Order: sequence, then C-alpha cells, then structure tokens
Amino acid sequence: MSSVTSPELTQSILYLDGVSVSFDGFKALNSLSMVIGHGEMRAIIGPNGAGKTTMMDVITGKTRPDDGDVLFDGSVDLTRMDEASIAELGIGRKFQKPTVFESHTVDDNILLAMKGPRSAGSSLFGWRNRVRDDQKDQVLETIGLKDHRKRLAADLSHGQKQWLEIGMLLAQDPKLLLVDEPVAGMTDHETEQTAALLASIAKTHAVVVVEHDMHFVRALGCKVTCLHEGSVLAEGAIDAVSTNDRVVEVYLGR
Ligand SMILES: Nc1ncnc2c1ncn2[C@@H]1O[C@H](COP(=O)(O)OP(=O)(O)OP(=O)(O)O)[C@@H](O)[C@H]1O
Repeated sequence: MSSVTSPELTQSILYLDGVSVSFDGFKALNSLSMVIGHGEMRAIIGPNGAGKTTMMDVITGKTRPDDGDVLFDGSVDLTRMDEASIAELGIGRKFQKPTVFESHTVDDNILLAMKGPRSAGSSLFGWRNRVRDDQKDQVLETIGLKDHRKRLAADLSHGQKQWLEIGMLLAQDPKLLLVDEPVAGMTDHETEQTAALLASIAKTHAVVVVEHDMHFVRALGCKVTCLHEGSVLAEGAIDAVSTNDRVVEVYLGR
C-alpha cells in the first residue's frame, strides 16, 4: 500500500487505487481507480461485463483483489477484512432482487434489520423500545411506507419491496450504501420515486448506485462513472459522460 496520504484519500469514504481482479487469467478489474467523497452519491454505469459487480464484490469483501488499494473512510484497509467485518464497519449492500422477509410486516422487517439487542417488552427496556420505534418510524417516513407498516411484505408491490429493503439497510445506519440496479422491473413512477428516495438518503449517507437505466441515472443528478473492461472509461457530469464518444461507442450506442 502507498504510504503517501493525499487529501483525496483523507477526504474519501471510499478510495480504490489500481485495483485488479483476475478470473482464470481474465481481468474483470484492470487497475481500477475511483474516489467517493463523504456524503457523495455516485452512479456507476457500463456495459455487461464491465466489472461493476466485481467492484462491489471487492468493496464488500466477497472478492479479494490481486492488486491495489481499497480504503474505507480514509484509512481502513478493506482488502484485509472479511465480509461480516466490512458490513459491521458501516457498508451496506442491496442486491438487485429484493430479499425482504415476506411473511413479516413492513414494521417487523425494519425492526429485524436494526442493530442492537432486542428486548421482550419488559418495562426496564421500555425506553430502549421507544428509541427503536422512533428510529423505525423515521426509516418508514424516509422510504414512504408509513401507511403500509402493518402490511405483510409479501403483499407489497415490487417497487415497495425494493424501498423496504433500502429501509432495512438504513436501519443499520451505514456510512456507505451500495445499491445494485434498484429500478430494474419498476414502473416509471416507481423509478422516479426511487431517484427521489436515493437523493434524500444521499443527504446523510454516501451512496453508490449501479444502474443501466439512463433516465434514472439522470434523475439522480450526481456524478457518473462509466466502467469498461475493468477500468474507468469516463467520469463526470451526466451530460459529459453520456455524450463522450467512447461511452457512446461501447455502451450507449449511436
Ligand atoms: N466468479 C467469476 N468467475 C469467472 N469470471 C467472472 C466471475 N465473476 C465475474 N466474472 C467475469 O468478469 C467480468 C466482469 O463481470 P461483472 O459481473 O463484474 O460485470 P458487470 O459490469 O457487473 O456486468 P452486468 O452489467 O452484466 O452485471 C465478466 O466477463 C464476467 O464474466
């Protein structure tokens, strides 16, 4: 690991430098470098096989890089940690398919996701339960499911299940949320609502969103990174990236 401490590194929540991952000689990540700031939202786009999922796997400790630095919060070396410890640090990941507890209510899904000891209603623990209820209500407010709190998760629409799962991540109070293709299968209206939800979450958390839907990416209103063959092809504002000749050539089409 480099011993130089740059302002870019110290001010970052996530710092990837020269990260490479090979599968049987094929480079899924090829000296990938990227810096995400505290409280930043970043959209990651790129063609199939560009390395987006592999990048998320490296950040969450599912895949070990062959080379490069992956640092959290300016100093924590994620390449030396296992998945559970990385989650414990405050990195939450949402996969593409919602994985809520279908036979539980919306309320209980959020409660089950919360950190900390559970208590069975003893008066000694009453104060703690009230704090938990307040936190739960706050999460339900953020994800727009307050009026659906008593419904079974199984009865929610696909979009509502995605929001519930985002709420379950929020309940763990992560510093960084990684969200994989959240709007796949959503209606246009749900897609718009999801962009607004993530934008509101990004006011208090760093968020990295992998997505193919360019209307949605535009609605996020954040910096965009386009990956191709395991490295950064283009990075910047959506207008600049989406009109970049190479991005058009390899991803968006003419
Ligand atoms: N466990 C693995 N073993 C072998 N090859 C893999 C493995 N995981 C990923 N790859 C390969 O690495 C490359 C990058 O895959 P990755 O899933 O990271 O791309 P992606 O950008 O997420 O694509 P998509 O948009 O299709 O999800 C692909 O060519 C893929 O086939």
